[in-house]
Amino acid sequence: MTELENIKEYEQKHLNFVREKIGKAKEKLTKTIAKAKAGQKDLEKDFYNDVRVKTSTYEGIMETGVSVRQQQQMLMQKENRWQTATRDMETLDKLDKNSYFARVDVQEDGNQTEKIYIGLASFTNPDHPDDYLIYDWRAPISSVYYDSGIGKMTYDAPMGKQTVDVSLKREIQIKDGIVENVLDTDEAIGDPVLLENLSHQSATKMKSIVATIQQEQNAIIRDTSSDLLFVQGVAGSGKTAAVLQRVAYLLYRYRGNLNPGQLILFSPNQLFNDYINQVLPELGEQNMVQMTYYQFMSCRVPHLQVETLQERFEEALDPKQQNVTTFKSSLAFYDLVNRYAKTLNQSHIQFKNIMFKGQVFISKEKIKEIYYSFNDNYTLRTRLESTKDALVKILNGHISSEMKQRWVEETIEGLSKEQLKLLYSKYGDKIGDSDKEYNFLAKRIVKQALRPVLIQIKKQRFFSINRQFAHFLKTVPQLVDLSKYQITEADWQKSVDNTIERFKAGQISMADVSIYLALFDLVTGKRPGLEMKYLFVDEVQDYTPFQLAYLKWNYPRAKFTLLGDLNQAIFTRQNSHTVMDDLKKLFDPAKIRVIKLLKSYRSTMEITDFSKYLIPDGKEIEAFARKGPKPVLAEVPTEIAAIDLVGKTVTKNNEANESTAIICKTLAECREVAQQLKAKAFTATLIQTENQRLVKGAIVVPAYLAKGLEFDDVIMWNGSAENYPTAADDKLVYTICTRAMHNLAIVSIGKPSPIFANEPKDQYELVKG
Ligand SMILES: Nc1ncnc2c1ncn2[C@@H]1O[C@H](COP(=O)(O)OP(=O)(O)OP(=O)(O)O)[C@@H](O)[C@H]1O
Repeated sequence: MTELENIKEYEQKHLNFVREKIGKAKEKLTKTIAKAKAGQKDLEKDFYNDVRVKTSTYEGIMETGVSVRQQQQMLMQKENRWQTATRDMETLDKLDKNSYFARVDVQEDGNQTEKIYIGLASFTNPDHPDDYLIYDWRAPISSVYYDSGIGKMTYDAPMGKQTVDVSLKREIQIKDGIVENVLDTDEAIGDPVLLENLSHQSATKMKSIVATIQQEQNAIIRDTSSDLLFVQGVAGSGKTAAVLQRVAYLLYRYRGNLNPGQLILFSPNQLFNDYINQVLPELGEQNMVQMTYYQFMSCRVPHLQVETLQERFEEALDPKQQNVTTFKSSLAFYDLVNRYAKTLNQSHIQFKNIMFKGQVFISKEKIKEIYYSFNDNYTLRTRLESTKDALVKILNGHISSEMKQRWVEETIEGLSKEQLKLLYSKYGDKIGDSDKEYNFLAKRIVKQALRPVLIQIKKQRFFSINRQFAHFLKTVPQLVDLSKYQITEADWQKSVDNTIERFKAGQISMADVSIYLALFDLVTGKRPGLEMKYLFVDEVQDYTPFQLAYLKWNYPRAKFTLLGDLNQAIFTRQNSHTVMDDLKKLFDPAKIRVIKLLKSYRSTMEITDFSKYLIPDGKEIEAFARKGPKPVLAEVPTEIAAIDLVGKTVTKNNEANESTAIICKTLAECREVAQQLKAKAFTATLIQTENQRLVKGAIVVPAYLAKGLEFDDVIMWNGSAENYPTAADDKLVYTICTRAMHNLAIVSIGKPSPIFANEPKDQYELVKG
């Protein structure tokens, strides 16, 4: 027997032993589940018998209530027991199939060497509960596996830093109870296993990377001390993969004190949410709150249509209006909103009349007078609250005068017998005095009729955020020196007109909606969400500083993890390093940690090396040594030839069961391509909106929706000089090309874009058709 066979045999024996114990634990658990279930059934059956129902006296009612509660609690406890046991069973099933993926041998302070097996969850020997047969990958000791080679190393344990001597690191691949492969390594995580993992075909769902987490990714996953963890990683470096592992890690580390509802992930689009939603369940955790910034905004302004991803991406602003948008998206502008809001304490609050039956009930002038009648030291919040109180008083004062109005009398006369009966039901049966009776009815009718007014007051509908927002925008030139931002007063005025125009059509731009809501929150004194403990933003390069500041304001107690790649800034087109300066203003600089990921795991070496030359800062990108064919740049004379080429590639890939994305610049282009492919009987699904599902086979998708996703094969549609004329689109081209895992082809109708001009000739295969 070779040494490898010896090792395999040893590991198989150990695995058999562990699985036998897992089997034993499963048996025990099956009994517990059956018992818990039976107990629950009995309890349900006896529920009403056991509850002592006494309702004749107050004490009796109280006693009944307490008794019901006790029974409910017992039922819940049993149910919990049953639920926990069922969940434990799911874990055991998982461990039974794939018990662990690694082993490290460690020695601590001259103690005996311990064999640590690492898997998806911890498991102790049912016969010796102190004996850990499997350690959860998130346990402190497991860090050793991800962080170091052989020799002395330290890791963070609950009681402080621990030093151990690592004498063996072994990767173990198990399939359905059989040890398929073992690999001893002195690296952090050996390349062969990673290589094997990365050469798989893509799927419509992302997978967990638990067995091959890299050292720098482990640092991201286990960071607990930073208020802001800023991960700047190149395309395909595993930012998303690492952050999902981080979520699972945090839920484990703070179990009991942290639940999935206290973590929120902002993702680039809905398609992406769909793509990643299997990872946490695969790791045995529940998903956290997941949304896009668009959803976060639009659910708060149901009466307005927020600019969509497509509109935002395809909007072609002239440079002057671009300056305005940049200014509106800056931290300086965020400060300006705050400064402006403070001035509202003295003047210029915008109110609407409170209306009743088409008439002014309380005039806006009157409301304004009340609002400014309070002390100078009132905050905007208390000012508005006190105004509301005063308005309710006015409303109540109106009831008796309103009761004498003609319409009330008419209403009463017009009431049917049933309606009268219904109204009287609250009055009791001692009716006799007709004046009293009339007054009672009149009061009820008036109160009912005035309810909408009460709601207007309670929901502060008399405050006109629309007018306030417009007023703010108009006031901006008086609050700042616009020339500092290369904006003239005329440019500014044009943008204000534009915003108001949009408003009239029920629309609002992405830049405006955050300003609008920030102002609304400041005036109404909305309280931020204090319960959120962790916030993650993927593709942070597409967020503006204003948006980040607003997120920070919304979740002041949350620790932030921001993941991004400035080279993929296709919306904000940021290329400076001002992002960091802005972040330093939002977070305590001492609590900011920056981690750079330079190695790209998604694509083959050939694709990564090709992508490096598309962007100015590409040199620092490191390719992972996985071989594949060179990217193809196909120059064809006509659109017909291009469609033909794409169609044939799609057919070939479909036959090989590979996923293909034909990525276009705009949605219009996608529609055209999909239609032409269909006309020629090639099959490809058009992805038009982020609400669609990712499907197997070929898809046609606009670049802004392909963000964060990956495919076996990518065909970039029409990378011609005509379609991508200048370097301004380099980030977009980079984003498109880096979606490919195994094959990349660029089809260009006519001369290729100058963005490919820096590409060394031996990096790709040029095909002329
Ligand atoms: N340690 C790892 N082990 C195995 N696979 C990995 C590892 N790190 C990353 N990958 C794989 O590399 C691919 C890219 O990862 P991911 O999508 O997280 O990168 P990203 O940095 O978010 O990329 P982008 O910014 O381009 O969207 C995924 O298929 C992921 O599973």
